[in-house]
Amino acid sequence: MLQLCNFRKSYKNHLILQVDALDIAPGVYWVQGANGSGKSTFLKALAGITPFEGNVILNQETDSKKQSVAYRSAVNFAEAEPIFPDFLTGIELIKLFKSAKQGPEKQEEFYLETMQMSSYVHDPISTYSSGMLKKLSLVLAFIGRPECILLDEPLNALDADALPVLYSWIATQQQEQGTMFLLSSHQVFSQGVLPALSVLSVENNTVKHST
Ligand SMILES: Nc1ncnc2c1ncn2[C@@H]1O[C@H](COP(=O)(O)OP(=O)(O)OP(=O)(O)O)[C@@H](O)[C@H]1O
Repeated sequence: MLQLCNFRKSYKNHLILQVDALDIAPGVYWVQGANGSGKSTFLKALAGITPFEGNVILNQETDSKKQSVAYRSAVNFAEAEPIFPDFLTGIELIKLFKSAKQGPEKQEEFYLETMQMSSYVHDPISTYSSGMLKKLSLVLAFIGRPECILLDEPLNALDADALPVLYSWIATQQQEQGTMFLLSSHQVFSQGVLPALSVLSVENNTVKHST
């Protein structure tokens, strides 16, 4: 569960989002909103990588500011357009994340196999296409023992074979680990494989549950 209290995010003096109080119960959420409404800003704030006023609390105990290390090891984030150090190989980056996030041994093997990344994961990231980069960012978002996974435009750049694989990762993680997901997307998610989606709307400089 995520709880926001007196949340405000501005860039310079320009208010982007204000949320006085919002509880996001465990589940899978589709974060919807027009271009420029603040979806990415919202996810980056929840990920703890952009500053904001107010508090975000995970599972009623971990404050993103007061317990930032614990919070950031429990909340994983994949950016819409990932940028990584391109002199590293994919597997080096995965091992770095796994060590920082204390992921189980060989955790990455399932993800690399199912997303068919084994043929290039030992190559430098500088050689990756945008879809290969996107897949790497998605694997990284599942590494560790996340209690919450935030995926910004996860469908962008993925080929048709990769979509059901990603959906099955989300469904399995949610069902077996109880991990909550916030997914922002302009594209429609296929129903059937994913668990039931609730909607969070980002509009008029705020975020609320959509009925
Ligand atoms: N680093 C920044 N500095 C200043 N303004 C920013 C910055 N990042 C985003 N903004 C502004 O914040 C607002 C929300 O941007 P954000 O990227 O969160 O929107 P979004 O809903 O994710 O948009 P899109 O659907 O186009 O990806 C926009 O007006 C944008 O110009």
